[in-house]
Amino acid sequence: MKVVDGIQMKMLDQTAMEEYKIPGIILMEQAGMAVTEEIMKEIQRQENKRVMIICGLGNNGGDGFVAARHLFQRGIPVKVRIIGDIARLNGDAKSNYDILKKLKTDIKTMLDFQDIQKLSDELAHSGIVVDAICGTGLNRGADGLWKELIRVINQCGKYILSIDIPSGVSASTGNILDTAVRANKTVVLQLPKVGNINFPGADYSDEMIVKDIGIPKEAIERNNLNISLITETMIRNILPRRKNDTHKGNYGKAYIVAGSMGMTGAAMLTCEAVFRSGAGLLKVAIPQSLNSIMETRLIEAITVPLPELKKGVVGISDIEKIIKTMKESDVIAVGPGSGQTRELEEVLRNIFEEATIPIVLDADALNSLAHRLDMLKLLKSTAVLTPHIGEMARLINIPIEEIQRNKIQIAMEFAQKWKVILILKGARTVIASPEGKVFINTTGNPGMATAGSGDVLTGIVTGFLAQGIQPLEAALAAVYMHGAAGDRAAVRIGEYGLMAGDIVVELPHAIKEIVGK
Ligand SMILES: NC(=O)C1=CN([C@@H]2O[C@H](COP(=O)(O)OP(=O)(O)OC[C@H]3O[C@@H](n4cnc5c(N)ncnc54)[C@H](OP(=O)(O)O)[C@@H]3O)[C@@H](O)[C@H]2O)[C@H](O)CC1
Ligand SMILES: [K+]
Repeated sequence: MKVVDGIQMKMLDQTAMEEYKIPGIILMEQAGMAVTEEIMKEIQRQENKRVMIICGLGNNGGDGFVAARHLFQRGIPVKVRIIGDIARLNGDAKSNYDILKKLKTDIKTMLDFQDIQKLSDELAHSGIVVDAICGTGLNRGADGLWKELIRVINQCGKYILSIDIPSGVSASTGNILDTAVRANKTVVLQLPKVGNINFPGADYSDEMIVKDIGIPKEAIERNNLNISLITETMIRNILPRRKNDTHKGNYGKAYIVAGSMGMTGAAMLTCEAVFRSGAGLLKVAIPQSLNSIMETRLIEAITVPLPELKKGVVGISDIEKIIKTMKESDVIAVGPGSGQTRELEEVLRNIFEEATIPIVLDADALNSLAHRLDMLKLLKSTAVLTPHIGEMARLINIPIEEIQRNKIQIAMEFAQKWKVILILKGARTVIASPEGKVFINTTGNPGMATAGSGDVLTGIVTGFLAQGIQPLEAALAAVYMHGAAGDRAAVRIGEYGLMAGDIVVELPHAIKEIVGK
């Protein structure tokens, strides 16, 4: 499903109106009717059937006027309160305001704090409050009156339904501009906005329903909307059912360069996840000194102990052995628990220069690349980088807060610039491709914010790549399945005690649910 930012939505609106000659007032009518439908559903559940619609001066407010008219026609007791001077109303919103005035509905403006206080008293007698204050046109922080209005709405204790997006949430990023309405439900018009999906905005509505308002499907398809949600259907198409006449060789040979003194846990989790995501064979390059530990724990994997004894980390003289084994593999992953050393940088350089197979770079491999991003220019094959926000901040030397504020744009630009697939991990992981496509994942839960969770994801990406799944699709499927497995684990044991190992345990079950066997 496509996701849009505020600008793309406006573009779509324009296309519908200018190219397909659909008058804006028709779109607004459809929007208002879609909202009315959802209000009517809630009215069935409410004792108090009175509806209070709070409108801004833009088209979001216009949607509210249309909904008020339809409710009024159905004999529903409805009041409309407008924040701001109605002299500023124009276009379709003004037309719908004028109609409402003719219908002698209860419609008043709110211009000062007294009016807001009056609204607060009236809300005590309402059943449903409709937030039609602002939608994709939010363009600045809330001033005092807006702040007070939103506070009054949020503390009224009534059922709150927002139109398109809770007012105060930026449609393009999901950031909160000072304050925002906390809705029970949001009726999203035509396509989800980034602000409906991304945190913190996604937290400002308990549920959302996307309603068609008549923008032609072909207009949506034709527009190069580059942001999409990862859907189960997408993953079902990526992870085919297995054919019967196959053997382990068909499921690929993964190769992991990982582990250093005290970090064997990370390597273990990655290796288990490689097998649990279906890879046929796995070799693990580890410092000789860790071999005995790993061999006992990882019976299915073949360990390739590297002679280098120095400090128990992968070293330069291991390179020959690493490259040789890499050439017999279908995918190579570097990073989980490798330890951040200069040697690792040399290892990476050689891998980049020699690899013709996909490369997964995680954790310490990413840290080695920080301030040396130019090394990515040596790549001859596709690399999948899996930083969390902190690793990304180090990688591109930008503060974490700035990345959080604009992660889609930053991920997209990085992937395009360095021609890599970027998995920017976090609540709502973002995947960006060298072609400028961006995907947002909505599986997963806060219980997965635990040590080793990223190592498991690295293993899943590596496991899917080993099986010959195209790199971008392997990244999408891995992120989706990682979250789905984490969600199964959270259902079984809750979020507090969830450990990375639980994600690995649930992974095959989550895949079986999608693939069917
Ligand atoms: N295809 C569709 O999805 C359609 C959506 N529709 C609805 O239209 C809105 C977008 O309408 P727009 O007029 O662009 O803007 P909004 O109504 O969202 O809000 C803009 C008004 O809000 C004022 N504003 C913005 N930020 C603030 C603030 N912090 N404090 C006070 N006022 C603010 C802004 O004021 P200006 O001073 O900037 O003019 C505007 O008055 C979309 O979300 C849908 O709900 C169409 O109905 C149909 C097609
Ligand atoms: K709104």
